[in-house]
Amino acid sequence: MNFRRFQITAPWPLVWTVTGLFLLLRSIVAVVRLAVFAVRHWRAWPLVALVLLAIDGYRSHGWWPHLLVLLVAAAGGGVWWWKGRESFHHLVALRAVTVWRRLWVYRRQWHEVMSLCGLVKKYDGGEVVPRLLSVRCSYATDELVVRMPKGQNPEVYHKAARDLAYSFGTRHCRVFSGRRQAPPARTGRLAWLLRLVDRVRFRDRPRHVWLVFIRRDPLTRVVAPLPVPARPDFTALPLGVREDLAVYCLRLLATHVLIGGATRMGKGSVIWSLLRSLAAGIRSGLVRVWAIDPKGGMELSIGRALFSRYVDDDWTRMADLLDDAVARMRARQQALRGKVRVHTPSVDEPLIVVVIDEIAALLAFLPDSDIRHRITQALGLLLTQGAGLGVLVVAATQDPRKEVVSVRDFFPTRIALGLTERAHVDLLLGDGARDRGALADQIPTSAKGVAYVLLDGQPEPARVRFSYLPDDVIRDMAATFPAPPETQPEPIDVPAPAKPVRSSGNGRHVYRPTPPKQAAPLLPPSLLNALDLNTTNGSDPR
Ligand SMILES: Nc1ncnc2c1ncn2[C@@H]1O[C@H](COP(=O)(O)OP(=O)(O)OP(=O)(O)O)[C@@H](O)[C@H]1O
Repeated sequence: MNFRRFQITAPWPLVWTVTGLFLLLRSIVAVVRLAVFAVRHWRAWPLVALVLLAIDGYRSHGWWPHLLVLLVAAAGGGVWWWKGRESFHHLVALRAVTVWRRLWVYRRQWHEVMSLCGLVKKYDGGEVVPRLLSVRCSYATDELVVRMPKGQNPEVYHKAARDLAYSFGTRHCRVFSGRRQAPPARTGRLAWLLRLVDRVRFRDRPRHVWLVFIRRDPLTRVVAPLPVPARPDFTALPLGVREDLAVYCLRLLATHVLIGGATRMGKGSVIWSLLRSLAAGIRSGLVRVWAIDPKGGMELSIGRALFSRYVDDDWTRMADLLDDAVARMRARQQALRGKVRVHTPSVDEPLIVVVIDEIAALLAFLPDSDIRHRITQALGLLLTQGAGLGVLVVAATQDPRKEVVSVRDFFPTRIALGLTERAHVDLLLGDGARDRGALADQIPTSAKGVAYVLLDGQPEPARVRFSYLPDDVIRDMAATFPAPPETQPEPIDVPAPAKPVRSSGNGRHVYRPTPPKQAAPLLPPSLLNALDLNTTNGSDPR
C-alpha cells in the first residue's frame, strides 16, 4: 500500500496566520483589561507613583531622603491632627482604616464567607459570587456595597445577616435594599450639571444591596441632651443618635407618632427628646403642646410650663382636651378647605401636638365607658384627619396590640423601644419588620432609650438611641422655654369657635361645644350624642 497517496501538505501560512491573530486578540484583551483595572483603581495611582519615586530615590540617594520625607510627613500629620482633628480623621484616619479593612477583612475572606453563608449561586458548572463593589468605614460601621448575582434578592441577605456579621467578626449586620444617602443639595452656577451627574450616580440600583457591619456599638453609652434648635425644622427634629453615629432626626410633618416600649424602657426619653427639639417653637408660640398624663403626672408634670394645656387627674378633662383638639381641627378644616392641602404652622395657627403618655390607659383600661367612647372617637378623628391640618398626636404605649390600642393603625410613624414579646415588633413596625432586622424584643433592659425606627422611605429598620434628659435638665428647659398663654384663634368665616369648658353648676366641668351657626356641625352627631348622654345621666366623671 502506498501511504504517500494519503499525505496532505500542511497549510502552514494559514496556521501561522490564525495563531498570530489569536495571540493578537488575547494581547488586546489583556491590555484593555489592564486599562479597565487601572481606571477602576484610580485612587491607587498616587500610591503607585509614590512607590516608584521611592525606589528611584533609594537607587540614586540611599535611605536618607526617605527618612526626611517620613519626618516631614509625620510632623505635618501631627500639626494637621492638632489643628483640624475632624478633617484629619475624615481624610486620613478613616481612609486608612477603609483601605485596611477592605483588603484584610473583606476581600481576603470574601469568597469563603459568601460560600459558607450560602450566598454563592451555581450556574453552568461554575460559581457566581456576589461582587464586592466598595467599602466605606466610619468610626462605628463598615458599609459595603454588593452586587447580587442574578437569581437573588435582598431577602436572602436579610436571612443571612447574622451569619455574615459573625463571619466578618462583628455582632450586627444590617441589610438595606436601597441607597442610604440622598443626593447632596447642589447650589451655585454649576449646580444643574452636578444635579445631572447626581441623577446618574444616584440612580436606582435594584441589584445592589448595602451591608452595614456594626464594628463597635456606639449606642451603649447614654446620649446627652442635644442642643435645642433655634427654630424647629419639622422635617428633621434631632432626637438621638443612630448606630452609624449620625444624628437621628424625626420628621414630624403631617404624621402622628406611636411610641411602643415595655415598662421602664425609656418611652419618656422619646417624649422629652421630642419636646426639647420643639422647645424654641414652644416658646415662640409656633408649636402648642397639649399634654395628657394618665399616670397622674408622674412623667409629664415636671415640664408643666412647656404645655399650653395639661391634664393628669381627671378623665373628663382629658376627653374635653381631645374634643377641643377636634374642634380646632374642624375649624382649620373649614378655613383651609379649597386653599391648601397641608397646613403650615404659624404663630396664629400653630402646630398642635397632643402628647399622651400612656394611651392604653385612655383606650382600654378606663373604667367609665362613656368617657372612653368619647376619647376613642376624638382620637379616631384626630388620627384620621388631623395630620394634614397640623393637629398631631404623639402617644406612648406599653402594649401595641389592637385590643389595647384600637387606633394603632392610624399612626404612620412608629418607634419600637425594647419590647417584651417578639410578635409586638411586627405589630408596631409592620409585617416582616423583625425579619428585616428590628430585633426590638432582644434589646437588653439595660439599653434604655434604644429603639428601632423606620427611616424615611426605607423598609429596613435602623437602630437609634434617644437622648436622655435628667429631671433638672427638663426643669431648666421648662423654665427657659415656657409656652405663652393659650389664645383662642380668630374664627375665619367658620362655625363659631367652641367654648372649651362650661361649668354645670355642680362644680364639675362638662365640655359642650357651641352649636355652629352654619349647617356643618363642629363634631359629628355620634360624638354630640355621646356628650348629651354624659350631661344628662348626671354621672360624676371624677
Ligand atoms: N434614653 C435613655 N438613656 C439612658 N437611660 C434612660 C433613657 N431613657 C430612660 N432611661 C432610664 O430609664 C428609666 C425609665 O425611663 P422612662 O421613665 O422614660 O421609661 P418609661 O418607658 O416611660 O417607663 P414607664 O413604663 O414607667 O412609663 C429612667 O429613670 C432612666 O433612668
